[in-house]
Amino acid sequence: MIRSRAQQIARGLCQIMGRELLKGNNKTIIRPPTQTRQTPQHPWSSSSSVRTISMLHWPFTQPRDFSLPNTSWDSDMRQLYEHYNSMCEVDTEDGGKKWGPWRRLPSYNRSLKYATGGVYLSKIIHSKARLFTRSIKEQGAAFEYVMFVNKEEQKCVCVFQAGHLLEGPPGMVHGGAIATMIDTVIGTHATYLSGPVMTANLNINYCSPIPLGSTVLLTSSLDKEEGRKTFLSSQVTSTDGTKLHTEATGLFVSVTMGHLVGA
Ligand SMILES: CCCCCCCCCCCCCC(=O)SCCNC(=O)CCNC(=O)[C@H](O)C(C)(C)COP(=O)(O)OP(=O)(O)OC[C@H]1O[C@@H](n2cnc3c(N)ncnc32)[C@H](O)[C@@H]1OP(=O)(O)O
Repeated sequence: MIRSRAQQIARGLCQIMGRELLKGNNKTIIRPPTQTRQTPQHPWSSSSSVRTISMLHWPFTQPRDFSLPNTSWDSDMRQLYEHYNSMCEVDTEDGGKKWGPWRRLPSYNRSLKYATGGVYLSKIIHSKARLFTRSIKEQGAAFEYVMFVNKEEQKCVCVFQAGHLLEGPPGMVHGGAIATMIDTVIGTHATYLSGPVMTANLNINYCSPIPLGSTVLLTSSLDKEEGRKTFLSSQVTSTDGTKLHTEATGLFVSVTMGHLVGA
């Protein structure tokens, strides 16, 4: 394949900067890293601030986005990732690309660090703290997951592969690990909808065990909003949706940033 000099330079730059090259019919579009581009707009972490921070520090601190595919993902996980990811960006009639109904949510091991002013805050508030679900280094060993949100439908889905370190009953996933994932998914969804929140109440019914190592689908839907309170419900099912593993409801209360960081 023969490429023009400009295309070669653009591709080289993209490789160096970790950017992606998107080809339209007649044009080449260089876009920022997926993880920064798809960060949702909410009061304490705008996509531009994440981008500014990462670019300011580039190439020394490129945040690792844990929700991108890795070699530990099984075929179910990859297929569902591709399914939702393909709806994040859709083709236009003139051969270009535009946003689709879904957004992939990036996932860092310390979100605080990548929020506005977060680099400083993350140094003074428990600098060694890491997001529980993203603190195990071995890929595939514990929580492998990726979340997508649909603003229009007020829905969130999470594709979750439960690694061997999450065992509860022999060969099954620990109920606390399932609760952790439900809290993470509906908590992130509530944050996306309402800004900073804390879990006030979580009710869970465990209907059928989840085999260790399997991939499941978590969904979160907004039930209602009442002042500072956001009510959501969640289901954990097999990837084809035929088997219900878990169902839950949660109440999230909006808090100030001060409340969150203990100020
Ligand atoms: C895109 C997003 C990226 C995000 C990255 C993040 C990823 C991580 C995601 C991980 C996510 C993990 C997330 C986590 O794990 S959060 C960690 C676990 N949660 C906590 O530790 C919360 C502890 N509790 C508190 O801090 C306070 O109690 C809160 C803040 C919740 C409320 O105290 P506050 O003093 O502020 O408010 P209030 O008491 O006036 O109550 C206000 C209203 O709420 C009603 N109420 C309160 N409690 C309950 C209850 N139990 N059942 C029913 N109703 C309840 C109450 O009646 C009142 O209603 P109304 O009278 O107004 O009608």
